[in-house]
Amino acid sequence: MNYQPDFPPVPFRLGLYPVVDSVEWIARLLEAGVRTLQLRIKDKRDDEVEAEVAAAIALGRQYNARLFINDYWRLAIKHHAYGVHLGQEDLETTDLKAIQTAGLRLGVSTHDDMEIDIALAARPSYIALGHVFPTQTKQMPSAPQGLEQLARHIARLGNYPTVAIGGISLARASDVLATGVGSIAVVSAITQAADWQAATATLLQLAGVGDERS
Ligand SMILES: Cc1ncc(COP(=O)(O)OP(=O)(O)O)c(N)n1
Ligand SMILES: Cc1nc(C(=O)O)sc1CCOP(=O)(O)O
Ligand SMILES: [Mg+2]
Repeated sequence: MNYQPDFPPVPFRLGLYPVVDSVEWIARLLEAGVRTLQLRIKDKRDDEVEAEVAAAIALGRQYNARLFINDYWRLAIKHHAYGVHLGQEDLETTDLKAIQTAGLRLGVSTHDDMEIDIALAARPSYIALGHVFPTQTKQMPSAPQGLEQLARHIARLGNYPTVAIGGISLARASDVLATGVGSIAVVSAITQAADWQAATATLLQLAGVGDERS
């Protein structure tokens, strides 16, 4: 697969990619050395989240980090985020051209071959592959892909930047990275850890902070 996105490129290795629901978590993780991360706040109106989104984007910029905004693409454009992450359903209702024109990166969720076809048609900056293992964080209509399926998708996608997500714990991170995926996205492995700083440090050692250049 030749990587020629219609959106600004990202490095193949985005490294450790925590997905969190508050600006407090964004601040903590940036201070801990994380350089790829996502603000994922669910089911609120734009006006309810705008201040938090804007603050997270400003922090991301201050640390020269790659901060993706989940769902709130209009706010991401308005406040000049590094990127936006969208699900398959979002693709139908989002003005992708507006994201592209504003120069924001785009990440798209996928869960099987058909969704990868749909995502590739949008030529995003990266493709997320989920959910690898069972997850308690989000109700999933599909079954976990497992490592074998994940490795098959990675092989298919060649040099396209990829992110694995779903049930990735400290114990499983090495096996996931061994598939050749460029990044591991985690929620509970950090936010539910007894010691989130130790968990983040271990995951950073395993996955890295991501490459500087695409
Ligand atoms: C890195 C990454 N991968 C997948 C998702 C899931 O996004 P989406 O399908 O839009 O679902 P919600 O997160 O909005 O519930 C993600 N957020 N990040
Ligand atoms: C937000 C999200 N999206 C997924 C997908 O497969 O698209 S899995 C997921 C939750 C990931 O949380 P945890 O690391 O705690 O399992
Ligand atoms: Mg979403």
